[in-house]
Amino acid sequence: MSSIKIYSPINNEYIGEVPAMTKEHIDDMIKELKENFKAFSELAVTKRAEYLKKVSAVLKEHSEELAVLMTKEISKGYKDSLTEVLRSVEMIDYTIEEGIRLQGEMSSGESYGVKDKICLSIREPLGVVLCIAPFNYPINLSLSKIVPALITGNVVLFKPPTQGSVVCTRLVELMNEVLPKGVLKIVTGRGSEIGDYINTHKDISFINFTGSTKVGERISNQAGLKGLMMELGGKDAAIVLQDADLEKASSEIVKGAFSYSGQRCTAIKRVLVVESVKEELVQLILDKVGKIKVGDPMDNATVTPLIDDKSADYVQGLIDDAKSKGAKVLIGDKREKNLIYPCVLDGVKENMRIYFEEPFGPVLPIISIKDVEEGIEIANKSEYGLQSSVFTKDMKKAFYVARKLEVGSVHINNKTQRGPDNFPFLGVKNSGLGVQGIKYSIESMTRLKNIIFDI
Ligand SMILES: NC(=O)C1=CN([C@@H]2O[C@H](COP(=O)(O)OP(=O)(O)OC[C@H]3O[C@@H](n4cnc5c(N)ncnc54)[C@H](OP(=O)(O)O)[C@@H]3O)[C@@H](O)[C@H]2O)C=CC1
Ligand SMILES: O=C(O)[C@H](O)COP(=O)(O)O
Repeated sequence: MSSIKIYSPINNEYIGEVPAMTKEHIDDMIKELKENFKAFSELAVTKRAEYLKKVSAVLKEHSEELAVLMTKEISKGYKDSLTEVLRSVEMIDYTIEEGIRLQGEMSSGESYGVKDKICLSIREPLGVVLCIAPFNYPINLSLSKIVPALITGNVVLFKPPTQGSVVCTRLVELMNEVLPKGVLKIVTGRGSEIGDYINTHKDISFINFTGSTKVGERISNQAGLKGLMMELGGKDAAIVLQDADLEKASSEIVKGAFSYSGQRCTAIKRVLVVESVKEELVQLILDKVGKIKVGDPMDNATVTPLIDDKSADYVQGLIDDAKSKGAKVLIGDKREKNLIYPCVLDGVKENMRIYFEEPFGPVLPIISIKDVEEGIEIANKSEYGLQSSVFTKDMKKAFYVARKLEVGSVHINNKTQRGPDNFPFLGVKNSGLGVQGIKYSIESMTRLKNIIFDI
């Protein structure tokens, strides 16, 4: 079998290699998963919980090893990588509890005027679930799919991001030390080469995907009657109103926009600020951006080399386009290979690509608004609808804005973010389909089975 060599985005160091799997390997893995589904799904949930408790323990024990590998492979600050692993361990523990608590429902015919019928609806697993994760959270966004699938008795085919496949292979190796044989399989290889085959495989029942809108749409078009959960791109806006606590707003905006170099679907990707407080807010933002640690993720830098040169070229292209159309660079516009320094652009207008496009990099456009209504209008003028932030001391106004925004979640006086992992997490428009979050993921990857009694 041929293999794919993985190099570090930090310094091109060789990290390892993974098999470029073929259709035959995929068929064999899915066959084995299918064969093991019956026995695994028939275990008591408490038994599956015991296995997953061992998974949680083994990952905790290897958290530092996984964090170092992740740091090198995807260029995420070491502390953030470690936090990601430990956050995932916590998430596993909570998922086990939610899985155990999952109960059926009872409907009485009496409420509908049919006295002699009751319906018992129990939850059943779906079968082989395909979990596809992106590069930016290779541990967390993989486990937040795999674990809710397993606790309810599904079996899992896991497709990791190619840049991230070394750490994910180690993750699965550790998990399979303690899980029953043949309930979790990893398929490595380029998504562009093997993706279509796995997406359309007749024995896949459900696809749980996080990644770009482009790939998500392709999968949706191929899925036919398979169940789908999609977490896709975003263009999250921070709307700052006249009465906002500007110190707090600037601090949340800078953290929201630049952590992991802006390579987060929930990163703040535009600031919409009321003209009267713009100058003060921008100055506070610049003070903080000037202090961001840039460079080596092993030294815990926040802004680090981007995942590859292509991504850096894309981000630079957005900066260049905005400059050529009159935007002003307030800080940044400095690049060393795939390391893009944090950049803030002022005077961003609708004719500039960055007004609408998702950079997935450390660049923050500032857009002036005359009032709250214009803020809502611009925020909604996007193909995306993941999250938004609103900064104001007036809770009534915050509620009003939150109701008007076409997004999955609105954060009041806080940065956009996914966690805590038990919250429902969803996008509208081109940002997604279905709802993630521990309880919601469990529900999505099970179906109701009705048993109706005539009494
Ligand atoms: N809303 C959310 O929760 C999140 C959204 N994102 C979005 O993801 C993007 C960045 O992540 P990135 O990893 O580059 O996203 P991609 O969409 O490029 O890749 C995501 C995953 O899909 C795989 N893939 C690629 N092509 C196919 C295919 N035809 N069929 C099946 N799988 C395929 C990739 O594998 P391979 O690596 O081999 O190409 C990878 O595992 C951004 O747009 C970002 O907004 C990211 C994180 C969270
Ligand atoms: O992939 C992403 O960007 C995540 O889903 C966002 O997670 P975070 O808000 O916890 O960074």
